[in-house]
Amino acid sequence: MVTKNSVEFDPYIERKAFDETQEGVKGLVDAKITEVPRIFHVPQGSLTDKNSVSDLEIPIIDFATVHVDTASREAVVEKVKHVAEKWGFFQVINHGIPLNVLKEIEDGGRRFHEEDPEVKKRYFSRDFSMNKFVYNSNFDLYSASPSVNWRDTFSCYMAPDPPPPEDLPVACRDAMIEYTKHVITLGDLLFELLSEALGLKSETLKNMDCLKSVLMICNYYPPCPQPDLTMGISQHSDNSFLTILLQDNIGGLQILHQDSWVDVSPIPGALVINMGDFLQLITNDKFVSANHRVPANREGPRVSIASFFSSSALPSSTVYGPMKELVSEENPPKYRDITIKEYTDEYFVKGLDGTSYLSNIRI
Ligand SMILES: O=C(O)CCC(=O)C(=O)O
Ligand SMILES: [Fe+2]
Repeated sequence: MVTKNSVEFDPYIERKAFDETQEGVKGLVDAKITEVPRIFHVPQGSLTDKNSVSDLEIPIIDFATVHVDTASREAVVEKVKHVAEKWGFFQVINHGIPLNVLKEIEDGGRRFHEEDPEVKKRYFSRDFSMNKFVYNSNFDLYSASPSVNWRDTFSCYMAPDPPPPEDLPVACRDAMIEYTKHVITLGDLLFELLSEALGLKSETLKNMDCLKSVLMICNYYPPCPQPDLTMGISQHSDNSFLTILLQDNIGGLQILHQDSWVDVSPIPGALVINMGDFLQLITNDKFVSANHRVPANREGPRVSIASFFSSSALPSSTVYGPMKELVSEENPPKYRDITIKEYTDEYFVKGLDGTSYLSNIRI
């Protein structure tokens, strides 16, 4: 039981009541609320660091020359190595995904979230198994997360076994299928470059099934009447090997770099790439999975599409630990072995509470 403003309230009951509307944050905004309900309030003081935004920009890498010749590819690999080690994030331009494909998925994602609530409710669920299109608000609503985020989401595993097309909503069906094909092609190239950046054969990460599974999620951040009280998405690192993120032109994504928040300014046509926790784990901390967040904003709705390379829903007993090629007597393994399923189950229980689950498996 938490006491606030002298009124006792049970966050579980209020979270459940919100959940049962099945209309998400968009439902609150459509009902023209002017005050953010208290389940969304971040603990007092936790947003006071909102101003410590650095004037740095995250690196931009141009992939235009990656297939030209060996020297050009090596130059790109050098840049990828630098950002994977020092930032964990970069923006990529000339990545090969046509602009119209990006526009279609962004529009399709927005269209779904702006459908009649009765249409969306057909997809409302918290069952994240394979082959299923799921719409809800806050995957970690019933976790230990300190507050609820100002955001609705839909998600679907699009590889290796996508659902039958007729199970996807008409609003975004074709766009999801088309975008996934391109995301896998770009993911293939990224895992090759990252393997080369580790000084290993191009196929190494793919041979470890890093590319095997794609979870596509679409975040929808409605405009927020009191942005100083809540977050769009709380500070977290991603539960994936790698994430390819498409954001619209509103902006708001920030990454934690050298203890300051750095804005990831939208660049039309660019994609944001970030290393996830599993990549940090298997590279024994050589590559970093950086913390990031999206503050709430009066402006909106903001839409982002995140494609997570992560195989957590596959029944797999494969254990992941620091790669043998990357450890030595001087550089011993920093993590114990773990299955992706075990990691993900714990990530869900914990919720987005600002800490990384990696610290729990550190040796
Ligand atoms: O909306 C964004 O820009 C970031 C979303 C994100 O970090 C996530 O879905 O994991
Ligand atoms: Fe994320």
